[in-house]
Amino acid sequence: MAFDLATRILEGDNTIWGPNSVAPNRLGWIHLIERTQEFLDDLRSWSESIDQSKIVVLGMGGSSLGPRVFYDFTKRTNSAIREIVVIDSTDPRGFADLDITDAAFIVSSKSGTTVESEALFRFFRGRQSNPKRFIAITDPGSPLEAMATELGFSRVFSTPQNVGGRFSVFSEFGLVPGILAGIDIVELLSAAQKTDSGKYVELGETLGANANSGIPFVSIEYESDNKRSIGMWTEQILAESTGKEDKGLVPVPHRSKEGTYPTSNLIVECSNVQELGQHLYGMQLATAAAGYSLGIDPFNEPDVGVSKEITRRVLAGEKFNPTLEDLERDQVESYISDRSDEGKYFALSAYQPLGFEDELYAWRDDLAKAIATSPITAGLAPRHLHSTGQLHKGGPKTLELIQVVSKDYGPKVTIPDMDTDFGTLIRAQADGDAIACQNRGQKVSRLYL
Ligand SMILES: O=P(O)(O)OC[C@H]1O[C@H](O)[C@H](O)[C@@H](O)[C@@H]1O
Repeated sequence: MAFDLATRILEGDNTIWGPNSVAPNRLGWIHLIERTQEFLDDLRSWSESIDQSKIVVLGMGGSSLGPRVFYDFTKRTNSAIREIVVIDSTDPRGFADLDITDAAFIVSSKSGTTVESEALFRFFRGRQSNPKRFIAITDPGSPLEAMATELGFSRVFSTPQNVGGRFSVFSEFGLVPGILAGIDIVELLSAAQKTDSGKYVELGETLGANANSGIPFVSIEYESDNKRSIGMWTEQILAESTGKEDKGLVPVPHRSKEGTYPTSNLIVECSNVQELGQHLYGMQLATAAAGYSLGIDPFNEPDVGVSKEITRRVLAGEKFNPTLEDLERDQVESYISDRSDEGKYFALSAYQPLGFEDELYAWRDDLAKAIATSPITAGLAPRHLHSTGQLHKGGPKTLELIQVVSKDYGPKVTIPDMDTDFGTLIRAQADGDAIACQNRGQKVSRLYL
């Protein structure tokens, strides 16, 4: 290497990713740890003033996966001090009956315009009229900030504008739910500060180089179900950052070693807060370095909006008729096995309630056991539209997307002031993503559960 990439990244050299990169306004993550030290005391005393035992986080993508990682960590280390319920779904069957008697809500959205977060806020605001039970985390000047101020939320956290969603775990987006869950923020951040940056930058360069030479798959081994959220967080930062311009890393999170296809390998430990802090910071560095090796801009997400736009048009009444191959559940294994040519990967995209997650990943594991020759990934939708959605539309044209949709999303749950209901919204999201993926040359099939 003619120059030291780690040093250049850490010094915030925004020319690394080319002249058109959005990096000049996206490198705030590099110094979030130092910034956070400044408001730690305030954050700690504020968190102690929260009386509720349940915190409901309404957010998508970067605003949901960081909180999931922190809460799962506190659960598996028996250090959780509150229950954190992250709702990053529009399937009403997963949250319509949630007990919110003793709950405070965090509406978390950098842009303050994400449809899922807004719909969820409107729904829960309809069930909890006290604005003091609501907290907002958002960029200054966002529509969410204006609304939260007007309605009198108990607190509005202002987030740094130069940090993108998937790089925001050490900003208020991760740390506010994290401290409420019981994470030792001081330990987490001081460990992150000691990350061996050279090691992770080298990892990123290797992942990029492997993809350049025809091995885009990255096996992410996370060893037990209670670490799944770390697998998902890692999947998001790699997929959404690198999956563009027909290139990219294709992360394949799973519990234990599998498959005979060629991959890069990543083992996620995160058994203690030190390893967790270093993994979270290190993977941001690795992602920035992988972007450099791949010759793409790791800080933009040019194709995420494509599905959102088609969804918006479907909801507005425009007729789209995606022609999708229909599958039955018991045909999926042979469907994949018949098509598992070298180089392809398969994604189960489940428009199912939050409670379906264990079943979905167990299903994926069974398929992966039966078919070793192709990577198989899974994600709950619409959550994954904000993590692997960019890769599915902008990355290599080797995806076979299998949508798992429901014909009936249960009793109608209307969204106040949005002129639609959750069942209609989630169906429109499935159609929007199917059409967007097809338009980008990916194969899409669908089954109904
Ligand atoms: O935080 P928000 O503005 O609501 O955005 C939520 C998510 O939206 C999009 O999908 C972006 O690609 C993600 O990076 C982001 O985390």
